[in-house]
Amino acid sequence: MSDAYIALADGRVFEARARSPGRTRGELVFTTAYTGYEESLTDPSYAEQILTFSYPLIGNYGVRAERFESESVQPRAAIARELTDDVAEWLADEDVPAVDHVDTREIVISVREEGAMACGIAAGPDATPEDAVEEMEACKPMSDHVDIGAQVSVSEPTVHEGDGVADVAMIDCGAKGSIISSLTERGADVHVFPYDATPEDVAGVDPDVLFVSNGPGDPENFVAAQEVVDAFAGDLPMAGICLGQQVITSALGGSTAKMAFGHRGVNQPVKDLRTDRVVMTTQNHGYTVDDTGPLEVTQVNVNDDTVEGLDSEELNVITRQYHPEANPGPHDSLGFFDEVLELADPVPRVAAD
Ligand SMILES: NC(=O)CC[C@H](N)C(=O)O
Repeated sequence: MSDAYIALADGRVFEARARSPGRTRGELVFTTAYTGYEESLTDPSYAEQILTFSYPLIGNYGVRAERFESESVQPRAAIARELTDDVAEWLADEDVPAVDHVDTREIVISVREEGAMACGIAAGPDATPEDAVEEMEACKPMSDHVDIGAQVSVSEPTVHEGDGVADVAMIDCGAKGSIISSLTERGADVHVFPYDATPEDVAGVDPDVLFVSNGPGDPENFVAAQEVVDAFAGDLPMAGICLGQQVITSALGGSTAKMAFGHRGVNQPVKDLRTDRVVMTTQNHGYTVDDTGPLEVTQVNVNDDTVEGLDSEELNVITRQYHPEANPGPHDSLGFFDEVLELADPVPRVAAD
């Protein structure tokens, strides 16, 4: 007998098995990543979403905190064909509902055909289909989560020390831990600021580069981050990943749009227009840049031609829509972080003898 129900905005209700009990709602999305469930489940960009794994077995190599990208589980719920006990127990400990024994192929096809949609889940001994529908009906569109940054950002400025190679001011819109560590490992000191930091806060650390992180929800709701970008445009080199690319572009006069179902996975092909080289990338986004403003497109998605990389030599800006830090996924694009630090210090350093 089923003890869990998944209600979709298209009117369908799926029966499933409860692995972590509870009721919740969120925007239904899917990832095609076949490894990296710990990283995905702790990626703050999944806040307010229900994450469906298209890969059928999730949890086969356990749960280890050193692979987490943040301190807590970020999606509101997880759906898989089969969850191992390790993952189910982790999600139950974190009070995040999880269900399995459902045809995830059918759920993924619904999202591909109709787009990311409202979803409700009710899981546990007393759950009913009506509970799931009630949750789904109470689900707000993503763009209505106007203060979503508050859920995922640091509340106080924090410093992650590298080797003093450069001072990076990072606006934390929900940063993955490995974006910060990719910079500190290269010697940068990373000054992490809350999502609503002011230009004065940022100026206080006299940074060499401004970095806008990834993050959940609609980039147009990150108004304070856009104001910081606007304040330093042309005066300070800038870089951004995912939501960071979107925020920087909007602030500089471009715009973003919601995609039908987005890109989430670890094998999205991206072509560099300057070298004609294609790399496999990790992605997790539902919005895209549709007007690049003053920025030049340097990289595109091979599947659908959406913007994957932007830059401006004049403004000293370089951004990526995908996740060069990987975790999960391929390491092909880690060189992005070297490029960011070159922006911070364009003069080649001469080794001291
Ligand atoms: N990973 C991200 O930074 C996601 C950016 C934004 N929330 C989107 O869905 O497009």
